[in-house]
Amino acid sequence: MSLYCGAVCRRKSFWCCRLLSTYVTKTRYLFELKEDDEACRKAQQTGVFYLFHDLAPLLRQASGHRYLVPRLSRAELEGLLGKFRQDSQRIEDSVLIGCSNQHEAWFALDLGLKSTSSIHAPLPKSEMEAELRGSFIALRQAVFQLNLMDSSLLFTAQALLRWHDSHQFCSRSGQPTKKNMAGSKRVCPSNKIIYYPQMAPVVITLVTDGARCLLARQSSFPKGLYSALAGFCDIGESVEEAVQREVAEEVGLEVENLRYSASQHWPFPNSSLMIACHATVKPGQTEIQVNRRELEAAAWFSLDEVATALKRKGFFSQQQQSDTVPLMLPPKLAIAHHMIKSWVETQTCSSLAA
Ligand SMILES: NC(=O)c1ccc[n+]([C@@H]2O[C@H](COP(=O)([O-])OP(=O)(O)OC[C@H]3O[C@@H](n4cnc5c(N)ncnc54)[C@H](O)[C@@H]3O)[C@@H](O)[C@H]2O)c1
Ligand SMILES: [Mg+2]
Repeated sequence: MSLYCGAVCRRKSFWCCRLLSTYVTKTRYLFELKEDDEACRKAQQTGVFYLFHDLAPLLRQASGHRYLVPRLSRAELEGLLGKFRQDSQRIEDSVLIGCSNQHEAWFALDLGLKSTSSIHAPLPKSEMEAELRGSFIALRQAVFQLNLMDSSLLFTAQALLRWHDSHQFCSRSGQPTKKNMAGSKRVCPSNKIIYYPQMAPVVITLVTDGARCLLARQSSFPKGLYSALAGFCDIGESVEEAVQREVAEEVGLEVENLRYSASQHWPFPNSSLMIACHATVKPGQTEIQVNRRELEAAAWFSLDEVATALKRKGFFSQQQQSDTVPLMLPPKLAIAHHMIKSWVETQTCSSLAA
């Protein structure tokens, strides 16, 4: 082992080197499971399984309105399948979603999919819930009662399960495609075309004019909720072009000084890769022209308004009780929240420094 961690870290730290090497070995292990069906089948013997029913994860109510995410061992899963007179072969329908630092592989398995192409009938939901002492709850509904790690894992699992469910056939031959053991691809046996799970790239841009930031809402948003401008990238576009087009399309402004800040996988309604950018308007060009086919409203908000909204808690309970709704911002789970928070922090620091 080298004394230094190399490009990532120049500190002489034993712990730092250990962390890097754990990450690298874990990554290589997952790569092997994706490439080698036999290795993955072996990992299923000692792995743990997250269960879904028609894309809703199995959850268990914990204290304080929180949900826990139960995992089943191979033996527990075989026991469950046996009770419903299912062959343990069905375990091979599962998809690989990660592993622990000790290389315990994590899989997700949906036993309630209703697709006509499936050779397996969905298992009865309420009987499974009784057996498992939990409930299958729509992810959108449960997401605010999960911790961040669990929600991120379930987002990945649901996205992958959904992709497999909706890509059962080859678009060239019309023949059923076959999943590899890990679920990292599907292959058409007749023409060998390989299909890989996909995400749609989406740009999300926080536009500012120096003192204010531009937020917008769609009619489908909960009352009072405003977010940054988002839009799917068109085919052939760069991220920069997509940001400029989306801002022009939605609010009629031209932006400059584009800066990438972060990204996030977003599962709703399908898998998107959210690419977060910050941009400023061209000097003196701040007049918004809302495109009503895309947005219900868009407006400039001051630092005070946004900072106050960020501090607001209990978003969902408040909005149902009140008719006049104050400005609400996206929840912590959404990348839009972090972009807005980062803008507030930068503005606050620069106004203190001035
Ligand atoms: N995580 C976050 O913080 C956050 C915040 C805002 C929006 N989002 C997500 O960003 C996504 C895009 O935002 P938007 O709705 O404003 O996009 P948008 O402005 O591009 O408008 C959506 C429309 O674009 C078209 N479209 C083009 N390509 C599409 C594709 N690949 N999939 C679906 N529709 C496509 C459709 O006509 C659709 O009605 C949404 O799915 C939303 O959930 C996430
Ligand atoms: Mg949009």
